[in-house]
Amino acid sequence: MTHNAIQRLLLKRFALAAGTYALVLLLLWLAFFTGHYDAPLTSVAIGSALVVTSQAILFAVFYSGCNLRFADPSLTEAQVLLGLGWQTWLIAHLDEARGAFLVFYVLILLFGLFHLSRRSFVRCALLVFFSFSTITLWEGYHFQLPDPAMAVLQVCVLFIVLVWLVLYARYVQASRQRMRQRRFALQAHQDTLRGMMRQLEDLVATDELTGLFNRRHFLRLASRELNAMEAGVVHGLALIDLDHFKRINDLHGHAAGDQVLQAFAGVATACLRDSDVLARYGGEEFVVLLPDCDADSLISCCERLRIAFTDVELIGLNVRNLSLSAGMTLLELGDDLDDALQRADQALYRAKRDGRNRCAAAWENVDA
Ligand SMILES: Nc1nc2c(ncn2[C@@H]2O[C@H](COP(=O)(O)OP(=O)(O)OP(=O)(O)O)[C@@H](O)[C@H]2O)c(=O)[nH]1
Repeated sequence: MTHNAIQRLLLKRFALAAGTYALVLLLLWLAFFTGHYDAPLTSVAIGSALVVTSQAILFAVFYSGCNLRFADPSLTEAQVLLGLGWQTWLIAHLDEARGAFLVFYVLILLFGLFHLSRRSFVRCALLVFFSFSTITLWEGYHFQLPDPAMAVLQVCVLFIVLVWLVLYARYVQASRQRMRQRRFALQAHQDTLRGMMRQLEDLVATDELTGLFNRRHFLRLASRELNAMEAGVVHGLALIDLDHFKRINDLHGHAAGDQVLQAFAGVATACLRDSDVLARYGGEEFVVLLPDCDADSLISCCERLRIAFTDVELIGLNVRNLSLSAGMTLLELGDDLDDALQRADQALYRAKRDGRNRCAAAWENVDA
């Protein structure tokens, strides 16, 4: 969840608490006008004003984002303690109507059921019990209790309700903990799966021997490049075939042939830009797509590659006269990839036919 979403949620939660305060204040005034609240009008008015002020301060804290500076940005414990304080003040001034208002202690504790730690919850429950018991004892000591037996009953009921709430809170928090652990485990599984998917995608797209893209992945990438092509932009495409590769295999063995293929991959990768797409097209044939490239750049790139390959020295192998032939073509907006590959293939055929170790361009229509 984002910061803003959490903050919105906290503000909604605060609004719920503030609404409850408004209703309790209404009940307070009702108790006052029906003669159940034992305090002068000014005291009730000042008390109500203080409650409203405390809520206004809390609203300012949430609205300004100051709450985010605290370890618990929901400020649950502070809000619960404040609520318990006001509730005790209210209870202390009520006569036999006190019993009906006891329910608000439960309401305040329920507010902290999900967010308070086990310890804080027990602390708050103890505070409720001792606050109410102290008021009852104090009034009993000063013979101010209208019905002492009822007061004892209220203390007992409150005790039982509080014990139940503490046990229930433990149960709820243990369940939440379990759920949180499950969520973490699920997230870890998802990360592993995502990693495996990436590995699989790499495997599917890569040629095992050379580490280059394979033909299928090249065709996908090239089609994407072609579709995203803008007017006026030209891409270069070249099919590259290693010369007399069969002879290398025959004279030096298949492993040596593999080493030559890997050497070509290394040399070609070093000669190309990061944005160029090089792939093994099949056997000893490779393909390269040079985005945003004119005829001159394509020729000089293929020539650079050809010369670099002739200079390759293979460790532990005495393979001489390495060379390659390339067929080049240019891709323009609206061009078809298969057609372009065919043009490059025809140019490659010409390069082979004309003696190999050379680059031929499809646009040089010498056969025409
Ligand atoms: N070592 C090795 N050889 C391969 C691999 N893939 C294909 N080849 C061999 O590459 C050779 C290609 O031979 P040809 O198609 O006759 O081509 P070439 O000998 O290079 O002749 P030109 O292309 O005309 O210059 C075949 O002998 C294949 O067996 C590979 O992965 N490793």
